[in-house]
Amino acid sequence: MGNVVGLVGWRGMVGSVLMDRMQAEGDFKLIEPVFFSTSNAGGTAPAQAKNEKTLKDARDIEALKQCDIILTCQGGDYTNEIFPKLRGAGWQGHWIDAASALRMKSDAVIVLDPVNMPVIQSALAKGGKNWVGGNCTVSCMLMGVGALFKAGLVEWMNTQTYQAASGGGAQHMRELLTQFGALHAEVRDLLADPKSAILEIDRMVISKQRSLSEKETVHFGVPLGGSLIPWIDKDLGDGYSREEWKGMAETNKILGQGEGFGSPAVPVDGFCVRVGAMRCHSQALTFKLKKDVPLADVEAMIAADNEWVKVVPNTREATLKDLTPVAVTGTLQIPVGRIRKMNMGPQYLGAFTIGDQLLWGAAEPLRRMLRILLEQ
Ligand SMILES: NC(=O)C1=CN([C@@H]2O[C@H](COP(=O)(O)OP(=O)(O)OC[C@H]3O[C@@H](n4cnc5c(N)ncnc54)[C@H](OP(=O)(O)O)[C@@H]3O)[C@@H](O)[C@H]2O)C=CC1
Ligand SMILES: N[C@@H](CC(=O)OP(=O)(O)O)C(=O)O
Repeated sequence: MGNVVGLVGWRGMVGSVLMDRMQAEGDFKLIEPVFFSTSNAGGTAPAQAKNEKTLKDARDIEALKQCDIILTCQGGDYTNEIFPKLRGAGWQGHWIDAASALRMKSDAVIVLDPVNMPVIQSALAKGGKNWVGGNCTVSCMLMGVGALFKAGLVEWMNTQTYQAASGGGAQHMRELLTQFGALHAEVRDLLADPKSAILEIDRMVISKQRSLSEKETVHFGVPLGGSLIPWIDKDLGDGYSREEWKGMAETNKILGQGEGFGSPAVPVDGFCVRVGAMRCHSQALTFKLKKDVPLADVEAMIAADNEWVKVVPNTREATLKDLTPVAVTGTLQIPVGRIRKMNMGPQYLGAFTIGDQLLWGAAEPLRRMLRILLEQ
């Protein structure tokens, strides 16, 4: 396997996190990087460039064809436009992609190697060449509680998500902060006076939220600062959002079960909610297990699954310290806490987990897939 790696989308939010991780792990020492751009072909490539110091046009099929591997964080529109042309032009290289466009194609594997290395290996052995990162919420969830699925213990899982603004992209993070700023500015004087009436502050805040301009809500459509939005991604027209649909479809595909794998899918369902967190997706999980497993065994299985998962004791103190987006942002740790049996019966298990969706939810599985290919 050659080591010429075309990097597309490297300056976006996911791409920048990926570049940092590749730098930290020494990946650039192993590859001959070629940097592409959709907007600045001919410009100067970033410092990691070796022989090729200028940016190539990310729509130039002949230039892309020179790469052994292409790693893109550019987005689904780019994938839909370029990938079929490139394959149509006879390119046989490996395509690694952050976007959802190709995820459910039968010849694409959703990569999350600490969870599904056997699925990746089996596809590699069969000549697989299309590798796609999973939905951020699904990947972070499986990094946390994948052990229960791998052990065949899960009859079904319900998930209620609390997804950060960053899942929508850089502009969404900016919009959230701008909204918080506008709300604070509205009541700054009253806040500074400890004797002011809280209901007056509340009235002014809701009035401001309801009158935010179109410009201040252009990305989320409605205020998110001081509110929440129980809908993420497209409306599928059957009562589900596309983000909710991904929960069951992608979880099972990652695990190599369900449609196309000749084994039953595990039902996964729930609601996906955008909250005013900056970064990190959180989720409350309810499992029906196939049998009553002692809590200590459940915790031990989860803790032993991979080196990043961390069981947080189900106490107030530990939860406040380790189980918040603020604690997890920028780290590869996947804390799983609030683990307890539920009132519905001994087979019902509750848990709460958080992951940095730009790391395990996006960049890290792609970076690791690149290493798997290079080390073949
Ligand atoms: N955000 C997330 O949490 C997750 C995102 N993904 C997927 O990753 C893909 C990329 O997402 P994301 O990184 O959020 O997208 P961004 O919008 O941050 O970046 C995408 C591209 O926009 C172009 N761009 C235009 N203006 C700027 C600017 N000012 N700064 C940086 N880039 C700019 C760049 O292309 P160019 O250099 O060619 O101009 C860049 O590669 C999407 O398909 C998304 O679905 C997957 C999992 C999680
Ligand atoms: N949809 C996710 C982010 C994302 O990009 O997901 P996907 O890779 O499945 O399109 C969110 O908004 O939080």
